[in-house]
Amino acid sequence: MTKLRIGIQKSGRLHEDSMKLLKECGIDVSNGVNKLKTEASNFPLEVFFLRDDDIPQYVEDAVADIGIVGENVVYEKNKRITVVEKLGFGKCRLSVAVRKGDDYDGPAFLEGKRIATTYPVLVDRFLKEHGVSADIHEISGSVEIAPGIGLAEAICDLVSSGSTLFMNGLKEVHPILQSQAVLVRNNGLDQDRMDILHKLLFRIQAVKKARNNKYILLNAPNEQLEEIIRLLPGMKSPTVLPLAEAGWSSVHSVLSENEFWDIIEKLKAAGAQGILVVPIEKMIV
Ligand SMILES: Nc1ncnc2c1ncn2[C@@H]1O[C@H](COP(=O)(O)OP(=O)(O)OP(=O)(O)O)[C@@H](O)[C@H]1O
Ligand SMILES: O=P(O)(O)OC[C@H]1O[C@H](OP(=O)(O)OP(=O)(O)O)[C@H](O)[C@@H]1O
Ligand SMILES: [Mg+2]
Repeated sequence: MTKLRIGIQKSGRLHEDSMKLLKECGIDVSNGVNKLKTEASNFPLEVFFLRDDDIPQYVEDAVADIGIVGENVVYEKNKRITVVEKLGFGKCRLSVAVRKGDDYDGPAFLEGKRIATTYPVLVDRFLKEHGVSADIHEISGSVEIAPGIGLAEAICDLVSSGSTLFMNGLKEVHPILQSQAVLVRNNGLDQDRMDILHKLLFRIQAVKKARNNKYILLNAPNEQLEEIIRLLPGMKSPTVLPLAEAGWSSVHSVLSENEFWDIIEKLKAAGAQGILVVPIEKMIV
């Protein structure tokens, strides 16, 4: 029987969220200590635990059929693979940073300077786009230390909270790429593997939608129902059920995370009471 082979990060920032996603898709993957390869017990999936930097190459070479990796790595490695789905975790940005006291006034500041980075391809593209010529110094980690030890005047590295930059006396001056974890695939998958990928994608999309939405229940006086229903999107339209107490109804609906607080405030103002918010496990539309 054909199995789809997926490459995920062995350890590091993406490992846990990648495993959690598979689990929420109902796929059982055991992750034994030092085990580099394992099989799902209830889905045609073989899992390889890899260094994240190697995943694009393995997927291009069809050593793995699909992989989970950051967009930053996908675009740096520039392999012939296809991004099929954004996964909503591992969110960060690739940014240029300089010493806290420097007067950065745009990319021209970098002219003739040394920039330490793990992302030479993306930095080179950024410099070319801005017509700047600088010396890219490629290092494989601890990039933020470079200005402090006289290795470079600027760096380009991943940032999320900014605390690593802060702790090293640096400031972020120019984001060059927004990134999150994505699912990538080999460009020449056969039909059997495509079919398994589509099954997996169907589950991933249901998990993603559920994560982005909440189920809400509230009580409303009937005279306010019309206004309250107007505020609620719902999957089709809100469910309205009569309460035992005359003149009141229970209203059920689904709200997306981004508009959630905004709508809750309006619902309260419109007379909604006893608002309950419940996480959704899977959402299939
Ligand atoms: N601070 C951060 N916040 C959110 N996501 C991040 C952060 N840093 C990195 N990432 C994302 O997680 C990915 C893996 O980061 P990690 O630091 O674990 O990589 P690594 O040290 O290269 O690991 P490996 O040992 O697999 O080569 C990055 O490529 C990026 O997409
Ligand atoms: O803006 P922040 O929240 O401080 O995050 C940024 C840091 O996170 C990543 O490193 P990580 O901690 O994964 O360690 P690594 O250098 O071992 O990859 C990245 O390389 C930065 O150094
Ligand atoms: Mg790596």
